[in-house]
Amino acid sequence: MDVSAASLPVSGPRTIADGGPHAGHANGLVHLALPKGRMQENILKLLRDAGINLTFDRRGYRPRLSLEGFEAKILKPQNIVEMLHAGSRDIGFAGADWVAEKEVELVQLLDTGLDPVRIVCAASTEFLENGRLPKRPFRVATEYERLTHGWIERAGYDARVVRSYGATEVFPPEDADCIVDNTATGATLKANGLTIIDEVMTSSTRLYAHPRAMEDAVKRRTVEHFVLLLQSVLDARKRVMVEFNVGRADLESVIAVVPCMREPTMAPLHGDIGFAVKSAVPRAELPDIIRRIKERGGTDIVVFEIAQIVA
Ligand SMILES: Nc1ncnc2c1ncn2[C@@H]1O[C@H](COP(=O)(O)OP(=O)(O)OP(=O)(O)O)[C@@H](O)[C@H]1O
Ligand SMILES: O=P(O)(O)OC[C@H]1O[C@H](OP(=O)(O)OP(=O)(O)O)[C@H](O)[C@@H]1O
Repeated sequence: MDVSAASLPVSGPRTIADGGPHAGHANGLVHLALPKGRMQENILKLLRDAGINLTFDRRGYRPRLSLEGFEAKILKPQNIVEMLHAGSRDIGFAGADWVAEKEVELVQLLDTGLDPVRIVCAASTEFLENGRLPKRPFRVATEYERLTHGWIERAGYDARVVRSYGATEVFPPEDADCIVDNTATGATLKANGLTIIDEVMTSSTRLYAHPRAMEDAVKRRTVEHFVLLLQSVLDARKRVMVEFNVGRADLESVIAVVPCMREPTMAPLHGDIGFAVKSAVPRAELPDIIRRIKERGGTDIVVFEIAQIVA
């Protein structure tokens, strides 16, 4: 995988001093930042599913990876973004929302798609005029100051930003008129009587690198292998392995309706009575695929989970 191709150029002012890569490190290890907080569980599971085990020290902040070539720390995602930008960490997991909010130039290595959220503007319907935000001045509470300023400017609102430090949904009506915040299930917005008016961006947990972290050939190979392992798990989660038997006469008709990654694998059954066919099919299409296999004469259908897929 060519990780340099997946760059995430971001223009505009930077808020954080740009240090050199690998500042304070000269041991050839890849300095990895793992997220603390709500992204942690899914990322640690992703690593485990990729066969990468973590051993925690007593404080739990400097786990050792079973995969060679890494030194790891657990940090809050917002700090990870800053450290990747400064170059004191080589690669790390963070939300795309905070990379955009901090307006830093990082290389996106992988979008895990995990913990997806939407950054939205929400208000109570009483505040709206004909279902829209008013033309007159109003206040927006948010943790995402820069994203919100950009959204206000693009939409041409006359709005002032009120910086929140969490619990943003409770600001209206007294302390703000609307909010810009992240939402996953929508439960917190609903509980606070807020309706989504606009979407500022979507976000998920992604793996980023300092722009120059890949210049060292050894580190680059280590990182590319790491990305390949994680990607193989993410790809495997989207598919299941379907195996079934089919008689010689029905073989071509069944194979025509079974999607596969390249060609399905076939093995002759004992006694020349037909074939066992195996194919990694998209998980979302499974119910339909089972129906089609049965309709066309397939029998003895077995479905397996797949741990990893490496092309
Ligand atoms: N359900 C969710 N709610 C909030 N943030 C989420 C959710 N799912 C993913 N995220 C992402 O998690 C990141 C913030 O992680 P963090 O652990 O700091 O969350 P937090 O709840 O704001 O933490 P804290 O309350 O300790 O400040 C952001 O990139 C955000 O988009
Ligand atoms: O759409 P939902 O599933 O309800 O999740 C989104 C909410 O969860 C987070 O809050 P958190 O609990 O982290 O508290 P915070 O506001 O202090 O960050 C986030 O800031 C939203 O408020």
